[in-house]
Amino acid sequence: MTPRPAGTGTDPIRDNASGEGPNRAAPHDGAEFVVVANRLPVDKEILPDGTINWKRSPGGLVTALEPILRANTGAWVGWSGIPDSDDNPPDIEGIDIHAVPLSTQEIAEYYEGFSNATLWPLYHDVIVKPEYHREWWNTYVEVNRRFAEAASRAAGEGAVVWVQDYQLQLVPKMLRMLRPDVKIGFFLHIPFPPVELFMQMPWRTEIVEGLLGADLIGFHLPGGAQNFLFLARRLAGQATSKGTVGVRSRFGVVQVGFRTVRVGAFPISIDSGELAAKAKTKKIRDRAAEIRRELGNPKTIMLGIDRLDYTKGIDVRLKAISELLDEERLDASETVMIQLATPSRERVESYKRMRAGIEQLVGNINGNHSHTVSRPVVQYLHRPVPRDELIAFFVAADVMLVTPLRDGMNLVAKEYVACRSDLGGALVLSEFTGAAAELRSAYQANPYDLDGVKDAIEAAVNQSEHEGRRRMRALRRQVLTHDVDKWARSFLGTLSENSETELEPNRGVHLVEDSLDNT
Ligand SMILES: Nc1ncnc2c1ncn2[C@@H]1O[C@H](COP(=O)(O)OP(=O)(O)O)[C@@H](O)[C@H]1O
Ligand SMILES: O=P(O)(O)OC[C@H]1O[C@H](O[C@H]2O[C@H](CO)[C@@H](O)[C@H](O)[C@H]2O)[C@H](O)[C@@H](O)[C@@H]1O
Repeated sequence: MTPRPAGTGTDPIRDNASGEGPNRAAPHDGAEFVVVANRLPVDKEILPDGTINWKRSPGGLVTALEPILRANTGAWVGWSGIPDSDDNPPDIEGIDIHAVPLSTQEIAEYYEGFSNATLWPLYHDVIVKPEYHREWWNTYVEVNRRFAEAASRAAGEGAVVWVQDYQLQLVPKMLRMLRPDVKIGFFLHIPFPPVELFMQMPWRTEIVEGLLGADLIGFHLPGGAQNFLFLARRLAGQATSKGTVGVRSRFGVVQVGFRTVRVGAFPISIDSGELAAKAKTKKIRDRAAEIRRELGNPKTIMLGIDRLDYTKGIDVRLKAISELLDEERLDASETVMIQLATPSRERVESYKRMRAGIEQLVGNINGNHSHTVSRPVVQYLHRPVPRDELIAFFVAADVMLVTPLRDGMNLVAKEYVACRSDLGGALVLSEFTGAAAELRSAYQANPYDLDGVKDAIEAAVNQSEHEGRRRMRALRRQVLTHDVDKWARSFLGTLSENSETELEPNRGVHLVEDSLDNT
């Protein structure tokens, strides 16, 4: 099958409008479009009577890809999130689910170990020290092989296979060896690190070569793509293009033998339209008003919503608030800070330490600044919050605090903007998120500069209505015109085009070999 750009009548990545029904048989006994991700798009739920129910998980990736998967006899390969489980989650309507089981030891070494205690900190500016263990690497290779084999079984002849994220960087090469007929895309959801940091990785060449098995490699930002091009030249010895990479344009090129691999920037987004519509409903607006009442009608509600991760800079915002209260630049009797934190990777040591630190900071602020027991300055919940409740918090919040030390994108920042059709609220945003490249009208700050963060929070709290509306209007223009559907289509469209360049490599792009002077 020759993939063509999305949106044309004969496109393998068809939308629902193409008229192809979800139950159409695949031509060669397999799916035409396969997503391979660490996690399956379903969550297991045990009902009060003990029976098991599988719920579709609410993530943006599922929402974006579901219509494409349904229209193309789609399949999803991933882990159910449960250790040692033979569970085979049922297919979602129109999507074949292929579970890759992981043993307790594999979860410890592949997921908690190599993915989240080696790659995650290395790719996030070594905020904590990455750990390099040969056993973890061996298990990462083994589990990647298992995912590649499962993808190979799921894919029909000439299928399009889209591999997701840092947990599966070896899958593109492994899958290409098993199935040279399929078209392979890879997208990295976290930052791709600066060359100097990546060079720490003992298995750096294997990772770069693993990724080069793909036909298209996507990053959130042009900088990540450029870092990768340099490494493809230096570590894998391949000729590459050298010009700057654009956003959804001016793709880089790596020549791997007769194959042309393209490298590009595709910033992910959210289902902005759906979220905006939901946030406008009476039910959500009433709940937002109720939240403010429950908090004692404070003048300013500040909000943080994150997975509990050391990259998210939850400590940064708490320290900034603490000093602003100390200096009486914020008034504790008029201010409430809500921090909602989803538990994450709780068995990884650095996550345990960080949780203890944050809970101590919350306790210190409340001990020092709360006027009454019934109204702490910081309200902290360590649990996931239902989606509608989350949206009501976004609508209620006067100032949204997004202060990561490093973040691939940060969808929370975009979700807040999508929810503010009233043009109310203000977004304080770390410069070191992928979102900062697009959300230029936020109150941006360097999270390592505490005084800068404090100034940004103070400016956001005290902004005039006119200034707030001006900024929010500009932010909304960006978020509403660049949604997750655009992200998926631009990536898959580019992947489809790629085949046409195969016999005509590089289309005039000047390729350079590695040499000491091309750094
Ligand atoms: N406490 C919470 N309860 C429910 N959903 C949450 C919570 N914290 C974060 N989320 C959701 O998880 C997603 C986080 O995405 P993002 O900001 O890109 O960071 P990451 O993927 O690194 O966790 C968002 O859709 C956000 O709404
Ligand atoms: O699967 P977990 O270990 O529980 O972690 C959750 C996900 O976290 C990461 O999210 C990243 O992707 C977002 C969307 O592209 C992006 O906005 C954010 O900046 C990233 O941190 C991770 O990349 C996913 O694989 C995890 O599933």
